[in-house]
Amino acid sequence: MSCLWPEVRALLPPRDELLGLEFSEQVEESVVYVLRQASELLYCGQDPQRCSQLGQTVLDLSWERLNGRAWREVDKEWRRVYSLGCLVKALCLCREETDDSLSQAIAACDMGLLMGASVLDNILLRLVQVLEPRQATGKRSLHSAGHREHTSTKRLKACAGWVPEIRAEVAVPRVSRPSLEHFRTEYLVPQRPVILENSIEHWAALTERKWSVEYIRQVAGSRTVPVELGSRYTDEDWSQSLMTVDRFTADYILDQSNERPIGYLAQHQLFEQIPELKRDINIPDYCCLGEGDEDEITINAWFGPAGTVSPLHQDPQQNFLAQVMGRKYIRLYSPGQSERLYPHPTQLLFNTSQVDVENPDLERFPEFGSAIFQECLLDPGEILFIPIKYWHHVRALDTSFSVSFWWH
Ligand SMILES: O=C(O)CCC(=O)C(=O)O
Ligand SMILES: [Fe+2]
Repeated sequence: MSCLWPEVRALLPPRDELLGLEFSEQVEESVVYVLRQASELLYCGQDPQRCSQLGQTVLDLSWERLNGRAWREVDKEWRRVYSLGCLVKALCLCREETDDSLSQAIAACDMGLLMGASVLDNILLRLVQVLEPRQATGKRSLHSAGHREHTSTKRLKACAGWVPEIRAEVAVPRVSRPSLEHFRTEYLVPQRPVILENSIEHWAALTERKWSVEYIRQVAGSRTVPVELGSRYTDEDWSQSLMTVDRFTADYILDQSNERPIGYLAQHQLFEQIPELKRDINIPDYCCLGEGDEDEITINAWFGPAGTVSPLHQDPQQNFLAQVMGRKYIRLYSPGQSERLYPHPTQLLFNTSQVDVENPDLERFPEFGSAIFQECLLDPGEILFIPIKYWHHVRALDTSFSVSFWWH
């Protein structure tokens, strides 16, 4: 545990004037003043308690700004302030050097990574990389880990539920490792969905570092992530929460006692937050057929128990949905069917259908019954190509981990 501070200190600029605490007039002078005072104390190492209080004040004030309005209207400068507040808090905790303070410091960094803007060359990410290895040692005994996994597998088998039959006439076509040209002319240009078989079997996630609930816990257990609670994001009682991966897997994946709502770590850029996991996956080669650069590809993680549902919706980019763990049932409708799918009339949800695909109310939505669709079961090791604006409804049949690549 010793020697942490010098290592952490080395991540910071040599002097506090180099922290770049200048902001546009959006940010009130009083907040900047508190932040400057906190960083002075941080650099001289005096009065850590006061430093920590000042950091908390910065966090409280900026948190209000971040949450008081729609996310896209939040000024980037306030997100920088928030990240710097998280940095001060995490650094003060690092001084304490207990196991508990280390996990709190990691949580503070994650809050900045999730809600703030990147500051000081992504210092929050670099700080976690220093803290994580110190914390993990000795914490998770393999014995207890193995036991949990065992229990969970048994439970999953016991409650393995509905598996739809896919009729051949509506099945999404499948093709094994098509050439780039074949994929381009047969599927990308005509915008036809297809399942790509044997295209990701080389991923470390499917081979040497084979992903399981336990593996994800080992790599990411102490990290804070956003979790959707409630079966569908269109439901009234749906909400979002932040929790560690340990808590999420324990309460929402391994414990299936039905006392809680379904939890889904959905549409989260986990690989930006935890680069170690990124080593286990690869961007599909076919993405090079797009016009965008590789760094414009949005990679999202979708991790949850059996029974998560993403209700019928469309996205504005091409998508490769890669299945790593468990199976998913997916229903697809082409953009040409939109009129029969009754998109929500509101601006916020206009890309989402009002129809519950698995239990449609045909009195309210009569045309839905005649909408043409395709469907599939996506198995681990397979990628589904979902063309731009293609409507998709997704249900996990098992504990599932998917990785989506949005590209253009
Ligand atoms: O897997 C899911 O639950 C939804 C995936 C999805 O909507 C997407 O990748 O765009
Ligand atoms: Fe989607």
